[in-house]
Amino acid sequence: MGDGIVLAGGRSTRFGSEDKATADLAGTPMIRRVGDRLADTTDRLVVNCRADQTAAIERAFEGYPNPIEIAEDPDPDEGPMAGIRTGLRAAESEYAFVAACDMPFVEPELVEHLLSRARSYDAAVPRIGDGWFQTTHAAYRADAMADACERALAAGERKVIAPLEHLDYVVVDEAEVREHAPLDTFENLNTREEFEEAVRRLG
Ligand SMILES: Nc1nc2c(ncn2[C@@H]2O[C@H](COP(=O)(O)OP(=O)(O)OP(=O)(O)O)[C@@H](O)[C@H]2O)c(=O)[nH]1
Repeated sequence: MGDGIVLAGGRSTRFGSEDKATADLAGTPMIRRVGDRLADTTDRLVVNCRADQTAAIERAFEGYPNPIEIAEDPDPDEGPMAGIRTGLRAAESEYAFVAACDMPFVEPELVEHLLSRARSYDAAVPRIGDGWFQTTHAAYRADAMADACERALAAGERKVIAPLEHLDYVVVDEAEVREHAPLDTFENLNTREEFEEAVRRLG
């Protein structure tokens, strides 16, 4: 177990004027779905967002079973790496699982696996085939990754892969992922069309 960190500080420009984090996805705010998927495999939740999102996010988490902390970005719009840094700084456990707020199919069994897989490293990061490193669906040693993000941000880096260069991380490949989760665990919803398609599957 460890803290769950949910990133929600983006502007959801592809979604439209509404904040996708708290947008209704088949009757439940999307971010609450992500939180609910993490509830049994993490013992505390940190939600990273901008100050103007806090009230709506608090409403979305009313009645959540675990302790929850909202960690606001000191400066908004610095990108997901800044959000990971802010979220991990608020973690109380040594290792934490980071998820984007737009991954409503995140698979608890894989979360648990990544948290245990990270134990002898600084991070466990999934990668499907030779695709992107799934840095917003990964487990990190909180202090090490927060420090690495800090350094990368100071160096002007924006890509979340940059801080990994300074960490001892293990790549969790597709075969290993498939032992624990279907690949929609990584699916992130960016547009209204993707939302509607997800509603059909959830319904
Ligand atoms: N703290 C913080 N988080 C961010 C920022 N930009 C994106 N994120 C988060 O990173 C994750 C992935 O971002 P995207 O899927 O691109 O989301 P987005 O930036 O809100 O969406 P678009 O504007 O449509 O690209 C989401 O959980 C976002 O909330 C940012 O500037 N600050």
